[in-house]
Amino acid sequence: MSFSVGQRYLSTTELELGLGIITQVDHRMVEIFFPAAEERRTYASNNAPLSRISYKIGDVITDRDSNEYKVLDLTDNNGVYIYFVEDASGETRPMPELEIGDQVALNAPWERLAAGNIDGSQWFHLRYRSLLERERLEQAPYYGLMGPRISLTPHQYFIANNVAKRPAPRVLLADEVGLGKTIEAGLIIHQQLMTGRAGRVLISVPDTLVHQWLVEMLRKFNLHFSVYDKERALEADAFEQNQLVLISNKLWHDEAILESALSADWDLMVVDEAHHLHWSETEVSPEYEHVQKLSQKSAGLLLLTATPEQLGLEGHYARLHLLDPQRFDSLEQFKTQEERYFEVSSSINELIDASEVSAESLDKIQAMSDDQILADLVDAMREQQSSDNKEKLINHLIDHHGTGRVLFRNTRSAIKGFPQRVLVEKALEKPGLYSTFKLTPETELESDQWAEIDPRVDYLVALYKELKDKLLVICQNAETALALEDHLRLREGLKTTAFHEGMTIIEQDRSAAYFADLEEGAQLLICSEIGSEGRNFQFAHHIVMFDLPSHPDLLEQRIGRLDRIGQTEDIKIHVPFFTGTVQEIYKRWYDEGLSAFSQACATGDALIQKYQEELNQCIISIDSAQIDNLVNETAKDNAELKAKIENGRDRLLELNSCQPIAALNIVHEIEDFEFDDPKKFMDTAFNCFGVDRERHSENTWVIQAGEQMLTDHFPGVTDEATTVTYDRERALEREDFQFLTWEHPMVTGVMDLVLDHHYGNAAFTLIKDQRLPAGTLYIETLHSPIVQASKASQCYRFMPTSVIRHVVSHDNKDFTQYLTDQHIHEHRQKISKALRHEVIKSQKDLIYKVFQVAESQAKKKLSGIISEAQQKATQALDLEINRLTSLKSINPNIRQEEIDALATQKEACLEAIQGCQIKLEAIRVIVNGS
Ligand SMILES: Nc1ncnc2c1ncn2[C@@H]1O[C@H](COP(=O)(O)OP(=O)(O)OP(=O)(O)O)[C@@H](O)[C@H]1O
Repeated sequence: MSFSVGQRYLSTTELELGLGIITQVDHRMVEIFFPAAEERRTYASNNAPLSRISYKIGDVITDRDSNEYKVLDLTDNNGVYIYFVEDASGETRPMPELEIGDQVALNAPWERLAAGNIDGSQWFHLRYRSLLERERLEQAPYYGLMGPRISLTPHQYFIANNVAKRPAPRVLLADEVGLGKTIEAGLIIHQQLMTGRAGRVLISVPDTLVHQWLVEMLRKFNLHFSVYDKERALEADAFEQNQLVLISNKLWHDEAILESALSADWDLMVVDEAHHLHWSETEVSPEYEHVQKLSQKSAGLLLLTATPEQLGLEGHYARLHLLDPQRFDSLEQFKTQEERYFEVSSSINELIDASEVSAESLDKIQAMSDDQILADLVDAMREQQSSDNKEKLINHLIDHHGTGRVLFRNTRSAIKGFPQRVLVEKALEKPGLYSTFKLTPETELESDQWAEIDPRVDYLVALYKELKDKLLVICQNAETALALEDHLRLREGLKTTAFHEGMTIIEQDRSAAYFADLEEGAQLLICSEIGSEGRNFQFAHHIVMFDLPSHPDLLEQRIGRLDRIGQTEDIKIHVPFFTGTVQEIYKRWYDEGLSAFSQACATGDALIQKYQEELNQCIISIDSAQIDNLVNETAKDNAELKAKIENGRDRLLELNSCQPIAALNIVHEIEDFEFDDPKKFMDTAFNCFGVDRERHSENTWVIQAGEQMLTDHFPGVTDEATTVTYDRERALEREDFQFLTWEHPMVTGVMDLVLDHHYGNAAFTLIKDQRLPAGTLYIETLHSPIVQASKASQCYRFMPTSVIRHVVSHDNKDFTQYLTDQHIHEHRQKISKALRHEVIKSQKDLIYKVFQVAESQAKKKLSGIISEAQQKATQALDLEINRLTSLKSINPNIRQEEIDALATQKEACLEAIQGCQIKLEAIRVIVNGS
């Protein structure tokens, strides 16, 4: 190396020093000053670890004030370069290399290679896999739905896939109690966040469910929500501080908090237990008003309720109005539409079920609307009742039918495979001090008094001892729950815990967790009515109604704590009651009148409204003939109403909520995708970065930061051991293990870590391949087409590729097909660092020349990539826009904003794709040594 004062060099051993200037040279020594680090080094001139930095024509260089210049030419002035440069305004001037900024971009592949700062093969391989896997993931049809730790339950995936594809979805998730609305919401949130469609999410739930949501979002979806209590919510700009916020809906009563949340923008708002949002034409609850205001500030809205219609058509309408105020803007109109649909429902059922549809039914279906497509499809059916024609007509009706696109409801009867519910009743004699007309007679006495005399207490103790199994006890009042728990724990020595509104949220959660602990936990949990909503207690198989609720929907909610996904046994519903009292009347009315213990009850609200008066009279008279009559009448009405509901069953809604074959296909495709799990990829990353890995059990490993960790920022790895598994079943059994899928933040984090930094972007590999001439050199390049667009524009879906690979030999021949990544991997040889450096140094000019050839080949592909991507984007988005536009002309359920959002997305995509550039991602020198 011939040194001259004023030349610029990098230290190949201390790259962090920046670009140095030679300050002294003699025949043995060279001194160099690094201005960025204010450090000085002296080296023997024949062995200095220095790499000369020179720029080529066309390169962009930066001066000390960060101004950028393009190199037009360069001359050598006694060993020191004078660059001839052009600035942003087009002015040109000479620029001695001394003026170049001291901080150089050391991460660019070519600069790193030229500076001799090179990585081994495994790093290049990791980078290449990161590019390929990121592309595979982002283009997967179910991107965003594959990572969560949940079992692949078809009806949930059907809904999530349908909803998550929409920009800013606004829907009502109304599956029956315990079928997984929270899970469906979680899937939608996860997908919207991963695809960049949403960034800011607000979840509003009842107080008692805050912790459960927090844990479900974290454990199942890897989503870290910030829980806002009153104090936090009142901080200045509280809602701007976090992207994912979980809050109790009772805090909206505080005006300052509501205002603060309203001053922020939200992409998606989720409201659980939305049946609490009471609305009628004459009275609007504050809860409804709060959500209405917030929902106007959020682009997307998910409302969750298990009882959308049972609580009255008005309430149902009001919730639909929140979702789409323009479409559902008149209760009267809504009622008329519902009635009209009811009239035609039996014809639709016939279309779906019968092998031959009657002419009369086809007429009725055609008369549903004056939509020409519908008329054509019905005509086609009249001509030929083929399965193809039938399917087209049904699909058209699903797309066009009233609430189809905004409402999703799965029922146990449609999904099947749920355990049985078994009533175990126990008649008891009423204590003399109790009145006959109260469902909760104990509330009239002092707590220490009633617990001593109430036979339900002894009954409970006996049941506890007999079953030796978990028992969930629910009663209406917090005072009853508290006194009962005190008594059973302190006087009877039972292992119990309580859950009621008198406890703080933390105490409630602790109590629920104590009950959930299968080894050490409480055998008995006593809840007031607040425990009957939303909570997951399906690990228990016995529920005791210490008293009965006064509304059948509450009974359904109570049973729903056990009768939910994950329940493995039949559910025993224990009902103690005092004979000759209101308790017996309700027990009989629920059981014999509504069959509400044995089946999910959809008729409860209608029938209690009809029979409340008679029930009250029976309670006063306690006349057995009158009670028999009430029960029989109710049972008859119930059967009729059920038949009517069955006839008027919204089969289109059912098909909209789950089409079994399509749902199974989604699940199978996800299974196929995850068949190739990220284990191999992560093993390479663990090896490269120095993460320790030890086998735990089948498909499960314990990982931990190794002593030689290359970075402090390896995602999810700390000094504490973490157990990871790649197996979904195992992850479902053990929520304390991390479930590593391609969507897990650790895996996507590794891809980001590698691709956002220099790791593996300049590499050297020695191979031994006897079919190639010995000593030949090849340059491998990886380029990617880069579009500058937000993730939300979804441009990445349309790019034909994310990596362009070329391998060019020293004599400019294309070896891409022969020297594949796999081939190189299999033929690689060990080589010392010193030798690698020597080859790079001595062959720099040749390497540069071949690199230029590879680069120009990559660049030639740019115009093809742009036109292919634009074509793909236009085709896909036009299809969607046209579909929605044509639907909108006949179905007012389609929101104009959805169409506008797609049109904006298309425009943004096409523009971004037009500006696509080719970026060098990595370069590797390959030498065949054999
Ligand atoms: N696909 C799934 N994988 C694993 N667990 C699931 C799945 N679906 C539901 N569960 C579990 O089943 C239970 C019921 O689900 P979830 O809470 O989502 O139902 P829900 O319809 O919201 O209930 P509720 O009507 O009571 O609010 C929960 O414990 C949930 O974690």
